[in-house]
Amino acid sequence: MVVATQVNPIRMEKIREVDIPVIDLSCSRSKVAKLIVKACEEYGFFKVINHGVSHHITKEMEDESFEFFDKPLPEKELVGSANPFGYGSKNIGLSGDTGELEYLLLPTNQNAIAQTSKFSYAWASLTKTHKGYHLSKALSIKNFNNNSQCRLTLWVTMCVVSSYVKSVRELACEILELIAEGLGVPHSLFSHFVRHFDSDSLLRLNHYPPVTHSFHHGNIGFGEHSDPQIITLLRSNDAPGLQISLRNGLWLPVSPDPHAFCVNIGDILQAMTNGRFVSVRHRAMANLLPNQSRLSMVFFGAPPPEATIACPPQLLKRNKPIYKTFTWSEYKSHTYAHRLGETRLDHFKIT
Ligand SMILES: C=C1C[C@]23C[C@@]1(O)CC[C@H]2[C@@]12CC[C@H](O)[C@@](C)(C(=O)O1)[C@H]2[C@@H]3C(=O)O
Ligand SMILES: O=C(O)CCC(=O)C(=O)O
Ligand SMILES: [Fe+2]
Repeated sequence: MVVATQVNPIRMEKIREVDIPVIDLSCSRSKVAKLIVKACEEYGFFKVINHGVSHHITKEMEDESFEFFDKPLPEKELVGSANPFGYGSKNIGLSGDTGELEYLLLPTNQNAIAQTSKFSYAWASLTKTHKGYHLSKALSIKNFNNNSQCRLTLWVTMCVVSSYVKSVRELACEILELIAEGLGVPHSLFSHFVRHFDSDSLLRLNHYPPVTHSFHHGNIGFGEHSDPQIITLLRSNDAPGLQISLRNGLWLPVSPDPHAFCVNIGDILQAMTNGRFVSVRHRAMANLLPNQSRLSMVFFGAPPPEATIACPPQLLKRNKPIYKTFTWSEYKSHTYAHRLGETRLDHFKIT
């Protein structure tokens, strides 16, 4: 829970004559709720500061991530190739998109984890170990069975990932509850999806390696898209790269701030607000500064697979619904079968 301390909850960051809202979550709840709703309507994007996620947890997560990406390729490939979970390099998703990055995509709920790769199985067991049980399971993972140093390292990593996911998920839910308050709908209308045991939320670690001389500035690291989920919380190191698309078609660079989280609205929240919120299109440029690695740690807050997505009557007012009712599972299947750059929500428009 964020405690109110300051009077002015917002500062505007001027980039190319456009102000990106930077919202101070330690300010008065009702003011913050209104500012967040305004930012979601205007940009579908804002930054939050004084968010309550411990810098120590974030730093540990960043160190672990760099340590992973610094490993030789065969070791990284041991976690299994992204299908969709696991390690990926240059390919994005399963539809043929490419980018100048490598990444690790992880599920965050125990059920999904248990059904995926060995690595994910390890993630599940070790996360539970963190809470004091299932140690025996953790120690019997095939790949790591014969190497106690390796098991110990993995255990530490899992604890770090687990703490990070827990803190960022809480922040995502807090922001969704502020949004609900600002919109005048039930407090947990959006957050209950992300808090749900079967929530399909993801953690993605994107590593954009340093620029080499054979490489041109201005290369796309992660192509233009909107995130399919409800809400995205992105934290990056101090390297630039993220850009958001404005309504006038211009690309706006977002200045990096390791102490802030970038928040963007996903397609599901655009659908649930009947188009009042914008699921912002964004992209990441491959490293813009020489010799600098960029690392983004991205939490995607998603509903459980069977959740029904529809705009509630309070938000429809007298307007007709723009989108059909669908389940997250239906939306995800559609999304994953299409290319990154497509406006996938359009498929669910009522014609
Ligand atoms: C090409 C694709 C990659 C993606 C799934 C998709 O078919 C279209 C959306 C992509 C995206 C963007 C946000 C997240 O990074 C992501 C994990 C997601 O849920 O949707 C990726 C998907 C991916 O990389 O698998
Ligand atoms: O790395 C970034 O800044 C953007 C990544 C992103 O948009 C994503 O993972 O969906
Ligand atoms: Fe994204």
